[in-house]
Amino acid sequence: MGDSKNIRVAVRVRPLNRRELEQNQRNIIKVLDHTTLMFDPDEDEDEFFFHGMKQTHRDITKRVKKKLTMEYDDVFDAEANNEAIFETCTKPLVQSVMDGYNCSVFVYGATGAGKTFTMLGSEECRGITFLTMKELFRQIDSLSNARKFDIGISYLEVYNELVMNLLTKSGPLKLREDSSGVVVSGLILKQIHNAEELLDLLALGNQNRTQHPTDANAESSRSHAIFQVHIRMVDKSTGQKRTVKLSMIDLAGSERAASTKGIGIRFKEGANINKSLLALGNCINKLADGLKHIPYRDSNLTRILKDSLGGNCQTLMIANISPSSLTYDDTYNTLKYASRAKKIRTSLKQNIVPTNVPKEFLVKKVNEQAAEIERLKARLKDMEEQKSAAVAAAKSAPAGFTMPSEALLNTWRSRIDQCYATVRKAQEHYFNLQSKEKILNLRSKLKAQVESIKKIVTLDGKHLNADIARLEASIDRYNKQVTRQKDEMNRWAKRYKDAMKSLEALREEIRASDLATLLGFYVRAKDYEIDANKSNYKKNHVMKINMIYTDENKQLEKIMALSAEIVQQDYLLLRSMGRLDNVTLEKMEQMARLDIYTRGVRFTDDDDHNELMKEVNITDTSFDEITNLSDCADFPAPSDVEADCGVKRLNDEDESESENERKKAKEDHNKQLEFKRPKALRPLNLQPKSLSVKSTVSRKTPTKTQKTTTITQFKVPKLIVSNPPKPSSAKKRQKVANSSTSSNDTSDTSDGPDENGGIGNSTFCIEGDKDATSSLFSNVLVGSNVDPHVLKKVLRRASMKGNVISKVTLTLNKENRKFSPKRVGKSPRPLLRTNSSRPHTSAASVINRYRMMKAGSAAGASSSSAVPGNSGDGKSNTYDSDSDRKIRNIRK
Ligand SMILES: Nc1ncnc2c1ncn2[C@@H]1O[C@H](COP(=O)(O)OP(=O)(O)OP(=O)(O)O)[C@@H](O)[C@H]1O
Repeated sequence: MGDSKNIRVAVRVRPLNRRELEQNQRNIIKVLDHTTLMFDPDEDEDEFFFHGMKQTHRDITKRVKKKLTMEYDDVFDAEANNEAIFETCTKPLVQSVMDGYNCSVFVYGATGAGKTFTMLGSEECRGITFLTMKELFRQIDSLSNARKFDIGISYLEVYNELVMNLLTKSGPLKLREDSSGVVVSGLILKQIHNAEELLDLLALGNQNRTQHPTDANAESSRSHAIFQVHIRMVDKSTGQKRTVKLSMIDLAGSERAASTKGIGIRFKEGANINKSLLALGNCINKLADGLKHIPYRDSNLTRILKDSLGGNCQTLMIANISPSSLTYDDTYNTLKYASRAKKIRTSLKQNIVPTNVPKEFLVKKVNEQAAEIERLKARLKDMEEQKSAAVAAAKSAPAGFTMPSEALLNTWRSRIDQCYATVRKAQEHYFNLQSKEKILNLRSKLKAQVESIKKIVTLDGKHLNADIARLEASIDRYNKQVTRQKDEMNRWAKRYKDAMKSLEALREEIRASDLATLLGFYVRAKDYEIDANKSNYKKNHVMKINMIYTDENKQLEKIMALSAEIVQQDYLLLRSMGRLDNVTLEKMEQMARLDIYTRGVRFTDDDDHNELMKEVNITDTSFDEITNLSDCADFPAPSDVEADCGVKRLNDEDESESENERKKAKEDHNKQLEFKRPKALRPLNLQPKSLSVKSTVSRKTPTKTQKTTTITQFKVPKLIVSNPPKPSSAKKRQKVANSSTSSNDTSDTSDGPDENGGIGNSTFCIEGDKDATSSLFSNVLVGSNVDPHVLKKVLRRASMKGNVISKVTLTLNKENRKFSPKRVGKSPRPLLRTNSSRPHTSAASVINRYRMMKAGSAAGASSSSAVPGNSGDGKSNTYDSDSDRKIRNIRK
C-alpha cells in the first residue's frame, strides 16, 4: 500500500532587514503569485536615459537581469507570517502524522535568511514548530477516546559533524542504522503532555545550541538542529499500534565562507557546515535524478535526513531567502536547490506495527467472516437446489400445472422444517437416554462380575469386605441412575411419538394438497436425514460399548496372567507331591484348550453374541414402529428408494437368516479347525509319559522303531505304569486306566500300540523285591519322560544293593526315543510359560529333593513302602497312593 509523493517545497521571502534597508540594496525577488516568483527581475527604474532622452538600448554598465520565473508548491512573500506558513504547509502534515505517516520539515537557506525565525519564531510570532505541535496536541485530545498516545521528543544538533543532545548535557552520540532506519544510540526521549511543555524544552534546547554572531547574522546558528516528536498510537478497539515520527530540522546557513568572513574556529565551522550542506546538495541532486545510490553516508546530517529525503516520509522543505541583492548568489543557490528538491519523490506507507496487532482480534474477525461466507454459500446452494427442484418438478408436471408461488412454497417448507426439527430433537434425546441406560446396565453387570472374581481370589477378608462394599455401592448407584432416568426416557419416548404423529398428520395434509409431488421430494430428503441421524446414534453407542469392553478385557488379561502363573506353580507343586489326579489333569487340559480358543479362532458363543447384541442394540421393536415411515404409500419411503437404487435393507427375517448362515459357517469353520488343527495347537498331554516294559526282550541293537534292553538276574518289585488315554477321549482314557489297573498284577501288561491308539503307549512291569526298590522307582517315575538309561541305572543300583531282579524288558517306542538327550530326566515343558520366568521346578530337581529327603530319613523308612501297582483299589491313579505313602514315609 505504498504511495509515492514529491517533496513539497515552499519558498519564504523574508522582509529586508535593517542593514539591507540602510544599504538601499536592490530587490532581487518578485513574488508573482502564491506558487511563482521571479528571481532577479527588471527594476522599475530600469529605463536608460542619455542626455535627457530615453534610450531604446540598455545601459551596458549594468548587468543583464536573469528574470528567472520559478515555480514551487508555495511561495510566501515578506508579508506572510508563521501562522500562514503553518496553515498552508504544516497543518496538513499533522493529519498525515495522525494517519500513521512519518513527516519531516526542514528549512534551508543562507545565514540570516530567516530559518530559525520560521521554525521557532519570536514571543510575538510563534514559529511553525510550536504551532504544529499545538495542532498535534489538539488532534490527540480529540482522538483520546479512540486511541492511546505516548509522545516523546528529542532535540539534537549536528555541530562540526558531531551529534549532540540539546536536552541533556552529554557527549557526542553515535548514529547507527537498523531495520527501522537511522537511530541515534543512547538517545533518551523526553515525554511531554502538552504544547506548553514543548516550549520549555525548545527554549532549553536553543540555549544549548551553538550560536555565534557572524557578519550576516548576529545570532547565527552554527549547527543543524533536529527536533523530533516520536508518537506511539494504540487503537483502543483493535489494539492496532502505530509509531510515527515528526521531524523539524533547522539547518545551519548555507552561506559561502566569504560572506561570513569567518576565521579560525568560525572558518572550521563554516567548512563543516558547507561540507554537510554539500553532501545534502549531492543527495538532493541524485535523488532528483532518480539514481539508486544516494551518498547519505557522506555526512551525519544526510544520514539523519535519510528518511526525510528518500525514505518513508512525507517531507516539506521551506527555502528561506532574503530579497536583498546583497545575498544574490546565496539566494540563487537556495532557489536552485529548492527546484531540484521539488523533483524528489519519496515513498509513503503507514507505520502500522503488524506484530503488535492482537492475533485474537484478527483470527476472530477472519473466523466471523469465514462463517458468514459459509453461511451465505450454504444458503445460496440451498436456494439453487430448491429452485432447480422446483423447475424440475414444474417440467415434469402435467399440462396445465402452474408453478406455485415462492411465498407458498416457503410456508410449506417452514412447516415441514419445524415438524422435522421437533422429531429430530425428540429422537436425539430418546436415543441418548436409551444408550445411557444400556451402558449403566452393562457397567453394573461388569461390576458384579468383578465382585464374584474378588470373592474367589481375595484372601484377605478385611480388604475383601471393603472392596465388595465399594463394588456394591457403585452397582447400587448405577441402578439408581437407571431408575431415575426411566421417567425421563418415558417422557421423551412420548414426545417422540407425538412428534411422529404430528409429522404423519402433516404428511397426510401434503398428500391431499396440490403440491404433493413437489413437496414429496423435500419430505423424502428429510426422512433420509432422520435415518442418518439414527445410524449415527447407534454408531456412537456401539463405540461406547466397545470402549467399555476394551477396558474390561485389559483387566481380565491381567487377572489371567496372574492366574496362569499361580496355576503353573500349583501344577508343578502337585506333580512334585504326586497329587496330580485325573480330575485336576482334566481341568488343566480344558484350560489348555481354552488357551487355543483365545487365539482368534472363536471367542464368543451364540449366547454371548446374543447378550452382546442386547447391549449394543439401542432400537427396540416399539421404537422401530414409531419411527417407521414406510407405510406412507404416496411417497416412496427411504427403503423403497434404496431398493430402487439397488440398496438392500435388512429386515428382521433377513437378519435371522443371515444369523443362521453365520452360525453354520462358524460351525463349519470350527469343524475344519478341529480336523486341521495344527500340531502345535493340540491340547497338551499333561499325563506323565510312560514306558512299555515287555517281559522278554533280547539285548539287541535297537531298530529304528524299537529299542529293547534286556536286564537279567535282577530282582525288582513289580510296578505297573498305565499310559494315559488320549486327551481327546475321556471315555477311552477311563477304559485304558481300568484295563491297566485290572492288569497291574501281571508281569506283562502292555496294551500295545494298537490298543492305545498309537505310539503314545508305554507300560512297563518290573518284578522284584518291592520293599527294596520302591523308593527308587518313585524317583524315576516322578518325571514324565522316563529315560531308559536312568531306569537302567536305577535298576543297576537296586541290584548292587542286593536286590534280585528276575527279568526286565524295556520297550521304548519311537516317540520316547525322540527325546533329546539333553532333556532326558528333566521336566516336561511347562504348561504356561511366561517370558520372564521359567519353571523353577523340574523333574530333576524334584528327584534331587526326594533324594535329599530320603537321605535324611530313617534307613528303614523305605522298607515299608507299598508297591503302587499292587494297591488293588481299582482306581486308575496308581501314582497317587504311592506318592502319598512315600511322602508320609519320608516325613516320618
Ligand atoms: N519573516 C521574518 N519576519 C521578520 N523578521 C525576520 C523574518 N525572518 C527573519 N527575521 C529576522 O532576521 C534575523 C535572522 O533570522 P534567523 O536567525 O532566523 O536567520 P537564520 O536563517 O536562522 O540564520 P542562521 O543560519 O545564521 O541561524 C532575525 O533577527 C530574525 O528576527
